[in-house]
Amino acid sequence: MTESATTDPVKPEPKTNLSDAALIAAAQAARRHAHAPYSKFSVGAVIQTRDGRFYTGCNIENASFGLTVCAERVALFKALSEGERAFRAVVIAADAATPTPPCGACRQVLWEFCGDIRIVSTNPQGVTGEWSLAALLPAAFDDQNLKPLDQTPAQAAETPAPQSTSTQS
Ligand SMILES: O=c1ccn([C@H]2C[C@H](O)[C@@H](CO)O2)c(=O)[nH]1
Ligand SMILES: [Zn+2]
Repeated sequence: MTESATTDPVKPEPKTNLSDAALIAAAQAARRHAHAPYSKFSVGAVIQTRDGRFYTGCNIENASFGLTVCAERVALFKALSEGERAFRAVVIAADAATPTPPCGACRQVLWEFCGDIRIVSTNPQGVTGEWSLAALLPAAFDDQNLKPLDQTPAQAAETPAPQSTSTQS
């Protein structure tokens, strides 16, 4: 059977035309679930899919500090694990004087799956910031950088066919 949005029992129903205000409210609600006893900096996030679904996340810290996962990656990984691959926006809610941008690790992971996505961030006072991910992560490293020089399309076209060689001497 072909898997579709309507037959998948775990996928939420799409909610199209959600306003920024509604996404911000969802991010603020997700923030309340943060596990941040070490930093005391609770963060909530929402990732919106192109077809109008959204997935929430909060930061989840650990006594082994380096195992902490940010709210943005929790939201993204929840969406990815439901099969989502096309994203429209990320919304972040934190309590800081200026809107909190995603950390460097989250920028890199978001770039992998979202490309140049819209990022909105807000604080409880309603101060809101907005960036494109490309502005936050210039000269991004991605799969294009993993291609060796002799396998780029231009090089491949110029490369002569391999000569037949014998392994016997
Ligand atoms: O955009 C951000 C920035 C920070 N954090 C978390 C990581 C850590 O738990 C705490 C302090 O850095 O906030 C996020 O979840 N998202
Ligand atoms: Zn992060």
